[in-house]
Amino acid sequence: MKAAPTKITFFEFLTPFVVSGKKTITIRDESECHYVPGTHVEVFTLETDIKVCDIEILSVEPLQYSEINEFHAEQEYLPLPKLKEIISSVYPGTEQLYLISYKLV
Ligand SMILES: CC(=O)Nc1ccn([C@@H]2O[C@H](CO)[C@@H](O)[C@H]2O)c(=O)n1
Repeated sequence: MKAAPTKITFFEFLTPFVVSGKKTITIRDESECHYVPGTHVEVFTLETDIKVCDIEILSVEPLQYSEINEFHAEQEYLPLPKLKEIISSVYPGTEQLYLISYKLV
């Protein structure tokens, strides 16, 4: 069995929202769905690989791209059109995504 991942990266412009507790979910593809609830994960900026905080994974659940709604946008601390734009540019053509929720530790 593979060990649970202990690192996650976010676009640098989003990390202040993670650190301040305003952003409490992230939506990723299958390659990043192996985080384990209850484990602690280190958060780094994607562009500069700087550690910003630690989070505890609360849940990981499948989510279709077409199901993404205002409720998710609120928890992402992003306007819904912006959220969908970012996701479709990072994961073009991917319908099957995963909703990862977390809290600061
Ligand atoms: C390597 C890699 O894929 N990095 C990613 C992927 C996604 N995201 C953000 O997560 C939320 C849902 O996708 C949105 O807020 C995205 O901007 C991110 O910060 N960094």
